[in-house]
Amino acid sequence: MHKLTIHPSTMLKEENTLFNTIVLTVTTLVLFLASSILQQTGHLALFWPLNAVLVGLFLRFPFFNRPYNYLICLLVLLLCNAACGNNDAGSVLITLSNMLFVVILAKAILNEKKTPEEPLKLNVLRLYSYCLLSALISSLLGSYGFGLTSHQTFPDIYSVWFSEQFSTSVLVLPFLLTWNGNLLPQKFDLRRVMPLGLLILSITASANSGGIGSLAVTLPALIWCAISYSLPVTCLLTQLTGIAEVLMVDSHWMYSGINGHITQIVSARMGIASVAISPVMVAVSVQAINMLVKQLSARANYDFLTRVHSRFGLYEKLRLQDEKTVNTALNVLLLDIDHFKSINDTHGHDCGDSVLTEFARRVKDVVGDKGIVARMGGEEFAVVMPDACGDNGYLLAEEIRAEIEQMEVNWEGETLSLTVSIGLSHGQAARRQLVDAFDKLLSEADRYLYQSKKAGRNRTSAAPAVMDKLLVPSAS
Ligand SMILES: Nc1nc2c(ncn2[C@@H]2O[C@H](COP(=O)(O)OP(=O)(O)OP(=O)(O)O)[C@@H](O)[C@H]2O)c(=O)[nH]1
Repeated sequence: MHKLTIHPSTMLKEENTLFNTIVLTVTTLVLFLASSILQQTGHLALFWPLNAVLVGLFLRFPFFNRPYNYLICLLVLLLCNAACGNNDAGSVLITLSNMLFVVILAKAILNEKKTPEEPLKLNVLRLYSYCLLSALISSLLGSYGFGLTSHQTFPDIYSVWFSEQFSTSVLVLPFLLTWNGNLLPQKFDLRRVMPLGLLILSITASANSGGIGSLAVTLPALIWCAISYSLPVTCLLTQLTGIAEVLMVDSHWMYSGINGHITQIVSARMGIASVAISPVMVAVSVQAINMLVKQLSARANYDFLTRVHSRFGLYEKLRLQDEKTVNTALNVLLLDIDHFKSINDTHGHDCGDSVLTEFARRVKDVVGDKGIVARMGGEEFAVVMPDACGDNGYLLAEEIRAEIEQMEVNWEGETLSLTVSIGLSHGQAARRQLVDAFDKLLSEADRYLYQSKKAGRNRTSAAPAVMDKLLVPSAS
């Protein structure tokens, strides 16, 4: 249930090796510059997004996952550091630590892929535990490297380093892994903006009230966003909220001297990372529930065997149409395969199923976009044809009848043929009365279907008004 689906991005093509290498090099360079801006000289970084973004890149473009691509990133980072005058052993160890984080996290997540064909599905809790593990291991090396030129103790450096790596990856990765390039809603609705408004208010309140506890103030608004918006939007909002809080906390404690406040910084970062888990988990669950509801309603709306609308699906469709239509003419055709029982009795139930499927397919082909086809049960089908006069309904019924008459179904070397009897009714549906009008016309069509059966089958019967107009002899 709490699984993120990571779809490979199509923005880059695997075969453009040179171009991809340039993209990877430039991205690493830009990320290094952006992350360096957030770092004060001689201090640990407030926020170092480079590692997490690189992991995102390796996961969204799985073809990057080759040793030489990791080496390219390492080389770019070493050169960048050298260009900034950081040539000492400590800087090299720090760079190695950053790449160690990238390799451990990317490999651990990619290892979750079950089959090459299916997209990678990753449990949210596993994502967080992999972030924790990568941060715990890589921070050992980074803290040791930083300690070579720092007067701070290893445990202090380690706890700040680890908490930064963990909280940054937890905030940055969910959005990078779920972003599909589509964030804005299709239509603007004031009510949809309310969760975002509450989030902005709660961030402002959190910034003004201060104190570690204030970090959780944004949680209710983030949960509301998770229920209201798509998964990528929730991940983005969680990310932005978390980053704003990390920067607020870090800059507050940093400027008042990091040494005395390491416990507060670490606890705040871990708190922010833990708060960030909940909205993402809620959003993933909401997405899974929505998908399930969609699948279930598709199952209920369509007949499993013939893939035309089910009786329930037809009523749903009519209800939806009723909201849009004002006043409409309506033809209802009720179709019943003749002597269908004998097909079952002679050739078996499987043959009967196959005949039903082929019958429905042919009817759907003939009807096209002129109406809705539904299986009402057994070997009985309905066609609803809105916005048409009775003559058109009759012509369509005859077209269907002729198509079925010349249809052949091959079953175990035998060729079967069949016929269909049709009852047609025509009427008007007033605004918001489409379903009621359909119900009445359906029972009328049933009476005409009975007439067709009684008159010898393989024919269409309708109200005298329609038949007289077309000069067709009435069945009764
Ligand atoms: N194979 C198969 N048979 C079904 C299904 N649903 C209903 N039937 C069968 O359809 C047959 C309908 O038979 P009847 O209602 O007696 O009608 P008929 O034989 O078509 O005769 P007329 O309608 O009078 O021409 C029954 O034998 C049902 O068991 C189904 O999903 N698959």
